[in-house]
Amino acid sequence: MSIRVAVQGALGQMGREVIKAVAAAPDMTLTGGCDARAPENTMSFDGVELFITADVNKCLVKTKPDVVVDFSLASAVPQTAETAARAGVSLVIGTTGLTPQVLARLETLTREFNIGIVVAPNFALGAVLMMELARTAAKYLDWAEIIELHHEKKADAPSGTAIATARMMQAARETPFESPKDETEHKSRGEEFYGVPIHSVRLPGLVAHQEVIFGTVGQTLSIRHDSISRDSFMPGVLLAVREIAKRRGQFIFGLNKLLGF
Ligand SMILES: NC(=O)C1=CN([C@@H]2O[C@H](COP(=O)(O)OP(=O)(O)OC[C@H]3O[C@@H](n4cnc5c(N)ncnc54)[C@H](OP(=O)(O)O)[C@@H]3O)[C@@H](O)[C@H]2O)C=CC1
Ligand SMILES: O=C(O)C1=N[C@H](C(=O)O)C[C@H](O)C1
Repeated sequence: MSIRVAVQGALGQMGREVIKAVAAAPDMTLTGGCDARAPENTMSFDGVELFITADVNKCLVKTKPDVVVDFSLASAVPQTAETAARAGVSLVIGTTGLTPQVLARLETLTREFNIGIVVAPNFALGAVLMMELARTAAKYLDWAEIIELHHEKKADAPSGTAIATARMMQAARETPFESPKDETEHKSRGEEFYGVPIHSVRLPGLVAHQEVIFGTVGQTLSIRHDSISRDSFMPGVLLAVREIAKRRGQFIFGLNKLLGF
């Protein structure tokens, strides 16, 4: 049976890419789109005709999806998730910048309303591998910093991927990472998350990139991933849709869990 999918953030950079990917997936039916400033209308997305509205509830009632894919803004996620949950609709959430409180509420919603939710800070396979490799290296190398580089329109800093990477790296260790002892006057050393300094670069020309640099005596190890276009995220998004459609009651954080890492 075809999985019915609606897209929240449909007019955004990721939303438009998801619309193309879902429309081309043989086992999915694209039902509708929502976006903050959408005119209530049928719109054409690269030849795909789609009902779109600013009202999430209207989108769900009118188009009856099984799954909502959300790439919008962190502040919009709670309302979308509550509305979807009450309608019994599962969610795939790629939006970053979610607080621990919002994540905890999302987990509760899965049990309260028997829906499935996947939240993944990065849907690109290479990025998931970069994070896993950084997790492994973190067990052996005591110094590390992260540089994440994104397009200039990105709303949040640091990226969700960088924060999740730092958390995975620290969780793999028994001791905190080392850091310089004599830095009494620094003004530009990034911001520490889980003991790992993160440096955020924002420039036109970039899409989504991250380098994790480890250091120890006489050597460094750099693990780098580059998304050079947004179609890099689509196989992961489609995998998440397929999986969550059959996993009611489950909350899954990270694409790594669906890839069996
Ligand atoms: N997990 C992953 O693999 C990836 C995650 N992301 C994340 O996805 C999110 C979106 O990224 P991107 O597409 O580049 O951003 P865009 O700004 O291009 O798109 C976001 C869209 O959501 C809309 N929006 C804003 N507020 C609301 C609201 N309250 N209700 C409904 N829609 C709203 C925006 O409208 P308007 O422009 O009018 O504000 C815009 O059309 C970000 O959090 C980003 O970090 C991005 C890439 C990959
Ligand atoms: O905003 C983006 O573009 C991206 N956001 C995600 C993040 O914050 O990690 C994933 C990817 O880096 C692209």
